[in-house]
Amino acid sequence: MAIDNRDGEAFLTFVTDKLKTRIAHISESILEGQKDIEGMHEYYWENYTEMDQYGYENFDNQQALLHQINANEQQIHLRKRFRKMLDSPFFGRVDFIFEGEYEPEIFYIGIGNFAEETGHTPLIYDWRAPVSGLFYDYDKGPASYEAPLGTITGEIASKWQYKIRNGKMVYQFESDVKIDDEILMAELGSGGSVALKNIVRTIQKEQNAIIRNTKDKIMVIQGAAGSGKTSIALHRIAYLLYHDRKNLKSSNILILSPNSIFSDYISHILPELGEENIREMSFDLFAYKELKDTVSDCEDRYDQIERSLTMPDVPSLYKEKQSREFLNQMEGYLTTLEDELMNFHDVEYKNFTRKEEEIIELFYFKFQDIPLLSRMEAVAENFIDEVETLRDSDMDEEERAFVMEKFMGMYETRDVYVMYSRFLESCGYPGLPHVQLADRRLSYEDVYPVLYMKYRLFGQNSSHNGIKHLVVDEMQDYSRLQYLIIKMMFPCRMTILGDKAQTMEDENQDVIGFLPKIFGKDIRRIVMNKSYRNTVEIATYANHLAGITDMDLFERHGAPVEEKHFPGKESQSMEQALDEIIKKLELGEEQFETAAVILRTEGEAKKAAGILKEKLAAAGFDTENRFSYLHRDSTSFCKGLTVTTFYLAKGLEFDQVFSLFPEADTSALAKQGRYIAATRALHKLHMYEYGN
Ligand SMILES: Nc1ncnc2c1ncn2[C@@H]1O[C@H](COP(=O)(O)OP(=O)(O)OP(=O)(O)O)[C@@H](O)[C@H]1O
Repeated sequence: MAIDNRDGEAFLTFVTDKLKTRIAHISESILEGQKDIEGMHEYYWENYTEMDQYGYENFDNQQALLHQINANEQQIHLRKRFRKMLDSPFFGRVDFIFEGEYEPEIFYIGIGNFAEETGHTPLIYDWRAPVSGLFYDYDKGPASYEAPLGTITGEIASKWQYKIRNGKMVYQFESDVKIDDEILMAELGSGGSVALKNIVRTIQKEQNAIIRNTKDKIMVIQGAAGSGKTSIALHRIAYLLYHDRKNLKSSNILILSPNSIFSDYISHILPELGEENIREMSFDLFAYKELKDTVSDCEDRYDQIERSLTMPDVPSLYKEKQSREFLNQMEGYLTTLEDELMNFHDVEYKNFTRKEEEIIELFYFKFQDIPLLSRMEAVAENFIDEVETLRDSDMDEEERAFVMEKFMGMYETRDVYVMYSRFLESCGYPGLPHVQLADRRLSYEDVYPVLYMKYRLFGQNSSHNGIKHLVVDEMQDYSRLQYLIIKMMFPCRMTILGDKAQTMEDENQDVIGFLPKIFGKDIRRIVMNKSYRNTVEIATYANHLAGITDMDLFERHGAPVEEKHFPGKESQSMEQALDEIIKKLELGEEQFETAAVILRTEGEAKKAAGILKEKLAAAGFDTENRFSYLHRDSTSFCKGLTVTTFYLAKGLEFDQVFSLFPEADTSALAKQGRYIAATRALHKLHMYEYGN
């Protein structure tokens, strides 16, 4: 049947039909595959006693089985994508006249490629396909895109946008400007969900340039609050996975994210785009895992923040211990260890001897590039090799361990905890408690210096070699020291993003300024000043709080920000504020999907959550399913009302936000907290203060 693919509605019917047919074929083939797999299993169990003694037949059988299982899994994956596409097969279209031609060729764009059969010309193109770049980057008129064979030029005759839901056309229109602002307005104006949304329909040109950048090894993006950094990072991962399928698998990517709630918040996007989810971890958790053989517990960032907020007068060594000077002192100390740590002596094993002078020669010259605490292993290996050659037989495990131990005994200690403690004392700081591994707990200020010392002494842990792309979100929350560690551990491509205005320190940290000094010329810096999340009223208010003047706002208007002060004793005034919040909460039907009460500290958030839960339950609110108190160990949250601290709300967004801070706290950190809270609001913001 010929199809007029200029008519979006007719094309939808046509392509839906084709999708259904293809899904039916795939289902048949999956069933057949399953039967084959069962057959192979049965054959094996019936015949395995008679299989040839060398196991060849068994091996062939296993290989065939694995092959069939893989093939089936791929088919299941494909079917899942096509089923998803049935709901909304495409969202855009470009009519492109190739240079030298007269008639336009029509390209429909969706979340994945779709053809009637594998290998046929696609009916729908994946948003990441080269030709789809036209849709995001150009208006009507001359345009070009990069294809594997080079640059393709021509002219865009027209561009269309579609909204299809449940397989039905909701609207379609021709747009001659880039991604039409009206659609973007509709997307941004809609109620928030508990998860970050995919933005494939409305990626903006400057965002597209970041998503499709494959040239730069390290991209650093300074983006204003709500400019789409996190969204872009995830779409970029999807793009890279699509374009480098052979070399890059989802298991090769790691996201360093602020916490596990954030991981949950963004976990829907990649599967929605037909990709597998990827590993995410907070840097604190990563450090804790890396230091497991050195200490039994580490404080995390939140302990540090809580301390700064609740005990502002207690002096902290955090900054000092992350400073360049401290690190230089440590480097100096590491140099002295080269001598001080070593007690060289002859090593004898059976009739073989390695003289002290030879060991010294190997240690300081031949193997000098190996980190100090791994170096003696190389010296020992060198000896073991020689012994094995001379006696013409390999050592067994026990012998090797015995010899190795003799060499390792030349270190006075290999315990990084002990060395770090001595280093602290050598600089005039109090040392760490002399306790067994099970009782060792590091303060936050010491966690990264110890980790740094460990890497400098032992070298990089090879288990991270599989990571080919690292994403660092909320880059402003990492210190220079943490970046030095990241550089040592991950010599791979990176996407680093954040916002200096959302620093969780008492002063803004300009990461984008110092990163080039760490990573060198491989870095490309991009600044995004356009914000999409908040209404103009909210963004203007928040910018005023933080003294930001250079932000470009997407013109979407809403209610003015409500400011209110509840004076009085702390507990009483907080309760009054909470009563007001319950009154103003717009979480009924036809109202908002999500709201948040954002507080300053863990203690305040917990207290407010307790009161709110009780009062809301008494008022008949479904607190079982529509209320969450987010704390540092939470891993997910639900639609409805969320109560949490500003530092856990980072990166998230809610339709309606109530910021509730004690008026008395005018510290720089609390100011940052209010700014972070304010920028979480999509549609309505209430800035409440309580106490005197
Ligand atoms: N091109 C776009 N189309 C539709 N929505 C967009 C677009 N860009 C950003 N948004 C929306 O703007 C909001 C903010 O995006 P995102 O959370 O990625 O920003 P961010 O820069 O990481 O924010 P923050 O640093 O404040 O946490 C999200 O709701 C996102 O869906």
